[in-house]
Amino acid sequence: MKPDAILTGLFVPLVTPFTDDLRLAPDALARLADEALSVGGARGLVALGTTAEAAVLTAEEKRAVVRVCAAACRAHGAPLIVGVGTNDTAAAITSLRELAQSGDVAAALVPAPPYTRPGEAGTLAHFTALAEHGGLPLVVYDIPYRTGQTLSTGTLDALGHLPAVVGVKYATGAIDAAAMELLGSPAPGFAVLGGDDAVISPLLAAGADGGILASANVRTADYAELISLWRRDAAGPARRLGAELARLSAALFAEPNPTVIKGVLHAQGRIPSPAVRLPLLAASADSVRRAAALATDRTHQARQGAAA
Ligand SMILES: O=C(O)C1=N[C@H](C(=O)O)C[C@H](O)C1
Repeated sequence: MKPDAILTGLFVPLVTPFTDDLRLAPDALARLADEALSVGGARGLVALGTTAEAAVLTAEEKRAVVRVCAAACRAHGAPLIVGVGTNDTAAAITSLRELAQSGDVAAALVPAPPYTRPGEAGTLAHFTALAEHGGLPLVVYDIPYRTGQTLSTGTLDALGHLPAVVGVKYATGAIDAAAMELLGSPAPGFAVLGGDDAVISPLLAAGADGGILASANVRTADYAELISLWRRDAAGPARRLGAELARLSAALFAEPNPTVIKGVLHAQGRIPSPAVRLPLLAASADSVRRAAALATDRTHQARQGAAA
């Protein structure tokens, strides 16, 4: 039996705010987490995703980030997903067990083992071990342009039939025959969440259950509305909002994620600094300006229009 279906709607993979001298800024993170769930109407949060610069956080910082996000999720009765990305199966199991012990984590977001490229059988064996020994529901993160490992529809289907695997974050960069096959007959209790921001609207149109979208750090309410529109079959307004948000996503991803997003959040006064840790470099002022010009939520646009 799969755990209850929690994976519909918008999940925001929060950035990790830093100070100008690159220290963690937990108060700013707490504000972002609260806003995403209250004003933004997100279904849940993702801590320690790619967008969180998880690769450059210390173990202690990771625990702090999870604590802050878990507190917000508890306060709003929202599910928390936590990223666990490693190509070391045993280390992943240890991390999953630690997270499971806290009782605060609804699921872990786990990529196909990055860099090692173990092949599809190795990837399946990796997830089977995590499912059997990790003690947490798993969301498979299918993102071959980052991991170097492609997954066929057959492998995704096999993963979807593992009892602990509750969904996939689908970020293959394409909505093609494989995507349509996946969406056409997902395994029971297996949610498909979009993870390519620029094409989230067509993926939702084709039946995805929701999305884990870095762009939703900005204009959270509009991304939540986009998902809701498609789920209500309101194709006309969904198409228009989807096209508008695709322009925003293109601008936010003009430089490596999350550099532009942090620049925009800083320009909006929502985080204390646009700072990112090496090997990322802060986004150019030009990219931030272009994205910031598209970053105002529709409700704010309407209010500004009425006041003018
Ligand atoms: O952190 C995430 O989760 C996401 N990361 C992706 C990336 O940086 O490749 C983008 C996606 O929107 C969510």
